[in-house]
Amino acid sequence: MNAGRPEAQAVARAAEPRAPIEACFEVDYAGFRLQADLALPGRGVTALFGPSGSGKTTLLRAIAGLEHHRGRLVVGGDCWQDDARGIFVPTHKRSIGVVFQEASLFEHLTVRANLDFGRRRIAAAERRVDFDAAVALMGIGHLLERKPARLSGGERQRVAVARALLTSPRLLLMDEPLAALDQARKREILPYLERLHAELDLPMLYVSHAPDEVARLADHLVLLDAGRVVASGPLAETMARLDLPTAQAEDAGVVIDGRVLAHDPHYGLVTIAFPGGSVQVAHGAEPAGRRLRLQVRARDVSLALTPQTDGSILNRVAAVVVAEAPADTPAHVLLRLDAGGTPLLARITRLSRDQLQLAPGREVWAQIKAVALLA
Ligand SMILES: Nc1ncnc2c1ncn2[C@@H]1O[C@H](COP(=O)(O)OP(=O)(O)OP(=O)(O)O)[C@@H](O)[C@H]1O
Repeated sequence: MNAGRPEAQAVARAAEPRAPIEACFEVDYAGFRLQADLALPGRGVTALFGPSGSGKTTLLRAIAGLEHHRGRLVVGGDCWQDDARGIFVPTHKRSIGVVFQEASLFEHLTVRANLDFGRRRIAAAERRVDFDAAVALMGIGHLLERKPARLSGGERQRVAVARALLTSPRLLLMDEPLAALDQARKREILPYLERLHAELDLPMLYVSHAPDEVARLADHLVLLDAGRVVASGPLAETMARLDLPTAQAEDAGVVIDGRVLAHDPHYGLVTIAFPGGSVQVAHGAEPAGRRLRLQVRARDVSLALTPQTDGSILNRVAAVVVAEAPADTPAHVLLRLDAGGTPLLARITRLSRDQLQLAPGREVWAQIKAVALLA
C-alpha cells in the first residue's frame, strides 16, 4: 500500500546538529542484570534490537522513567535523570511520546477525542505538531468519528502514534509497535512509520526483535544480548560487522542507502546508485535522486575473479575482500567486502574460497543474485 503524501508538513526537518541522547543505566533484577552506557544520535530512528529477554523493554522503560533504575539520562541537552545529583524527572513531565505493542486507546471516546486528549496535555504555546498534520501523516482522517472497537489493529496503532505525536514530544519511544499485527497489517503500517521518519525531525527509539523492521526503519542499531550492549553504531556499518551475532543469522546481510539514477520503462527496472556501484532492481518509475534503501543478503552474493557477462545475474560490483569469519555451517565462510566504500557480505563455501584463493586484499566481482527494495 502506498501511504501517499500528507497534506501538511508537521515539523520541518532541521539541518543543524543535534545533541546526542546519553543513556546510562544499571538494572538489577533477580536473575537479570542490565548495564548500558549509550550515546545515541539525537536524530532519526535508533533500533534497540536483540533476542527475547535481552533487556530492550527494560531499557526503554528506564528511558521513559516508567521505572526508576540507577542511571543518567540526557535528551536534547536536558537532564531527565542523574542519580548522582538527585535528579529524576517523572514520566509525565518528560517530553516523550510512547507507543506500546497494544494501542491503549480510550474505548469510550472517538478517535478524534482520543487525539484531543493527547493534544490537551500540552500548553498551546508548546504545541509543535498540528492536529491536521498528525492526522494526515498517519492517514486517519476518515477514522476520526469512529470508536476504537471499530478499528483494525493497524489503524489502532496509527491512532496511537498520532496521539503520541500530538503531545509534541522531543523523543518518541516505540516498544514493538507492530508485534501484535499479522504480516498484512504490518505491511500496511510500515509506510506510515517510514513517513514519520522522513518527515518529522523527531528522534525515535524503536524496540524490535524483527530484523525486517530494523532493516527498513533504523538509522542506528543498538544490539543487546543478556543485558549487555554488544554493539551500538550506524545501521549499515553495524549490520556489516562479522564479529556480531547478526552475521550468523540466516538472513545476515547489509543495507545500502542509495539514490535513484534512472528508470527504464521498457524493462521495468530502476537503477540505484550508491558509493562504489549501482544495481538494477525491478520497480516502477521513481523520480531520479529519490533515496531508496536496499537490502542485500550474504547468501545472495556470489564471487568471481572476472566479471561474468555471460550469465543472467544482472548486478555485479567490483570489490575487495576485507575479512573472513566462520558462517552458520562448517561448509561455509562469510566474507566482508568493500565495494568502493560500501560494505557487502558474501556467504560462500569454504571450497570456493580455497579454489578462488580468496583472502583479504583480493579483488573480486560481487555478483548480487537478489536485491530487496525496502522503501
Ligand atoms: N519488573 C521486573 N522484575 C524482575 N524481572 C524483570 C522485570 N521486568 C523484566 N524482567 C526480566 O528482565 C529480563 C529482560 O526483560 P525485557 O522485557 O527487558 O526483555 P526484552 O528484550 O524486551 O524481551 P522481549 O523481546 O521478549 O520483549 C527478562 O529476563 C525479564 O524476565
